[in-house]
Amino acid sequence: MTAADVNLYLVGFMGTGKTTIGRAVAQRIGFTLIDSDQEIERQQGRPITEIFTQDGEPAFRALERAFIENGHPAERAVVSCGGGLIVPAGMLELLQSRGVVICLHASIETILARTARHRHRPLLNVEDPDARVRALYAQREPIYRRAGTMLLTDSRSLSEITGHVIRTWRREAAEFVRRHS
Ligand SMILES: Nc1ncnc2c1ncn2[C@@H]1O[C@H](COP(=O)(O)OP(=O)(O)O)[C@@H](O)[C@H]1O
Ligand SMILES: O=C(O)C1=C[C@@H](OP(=O)(O)O)[C@@H](O)[C@H](O)C1
Ligand SMILES: [Mg+2]
Repeated sequence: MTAADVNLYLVGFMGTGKTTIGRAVAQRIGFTLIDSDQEIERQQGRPITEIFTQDGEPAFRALERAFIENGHPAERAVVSCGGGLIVPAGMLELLQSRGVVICLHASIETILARTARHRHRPLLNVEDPDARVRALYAQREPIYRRAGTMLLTDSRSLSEITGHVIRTWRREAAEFVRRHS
């Protein structure tokens, strides 16, 4: 594999911009964009909210694991991961064995603002979504902190973040190929 073909995995908390930035990055570098949530919804023929209510969160995590293990291309793909995808043990290591992992970051205030109007995230469809975001953020922070290069997205434009992600991917893809050759 050459560095120009190495997959990019975007991870991070809900609302950090993985879906939005992934689309822009894929377009700029000519890769296929795959959003894990959209792919799981397509396979299942039902929205994430329904998967959570009908089958529960553990069933959704199993679908995410199957998607990463054998449900996406091994090369030339930008994969925008759902925010909780790297939380179960072993998932981060799996991503790191398949390509470059970049973690998008944002402050709690930014996340609250970016997720407030949406209803497609089942974990936030609760009476007090702010408290839920704060609790999940605290719980998951150590996991995101060790999930590869972290890029701050607060008050940065989409094009600035996209450029930064692409530069980081180029550098780390070259290292990835060296390590795996
Ligand atoms: N850098 C940014 N500046 C302003 N708005 C952003 C930025 N990144 C994402 N958004 C907005 O925040 C919301 C959540 O973004 P999304 O890409 O769905 O995040 P994620 O996939 O990480 O949950 C969307 O409405 C998106 O347009
Ligand atoms: O953090 C999470 O556990 C989740 C994040 C969501 O994706 P985004 O991070 O793209 O919103 C989606 O996978 C699901 O609602 C669960
Ligand atoms: Mg998303």
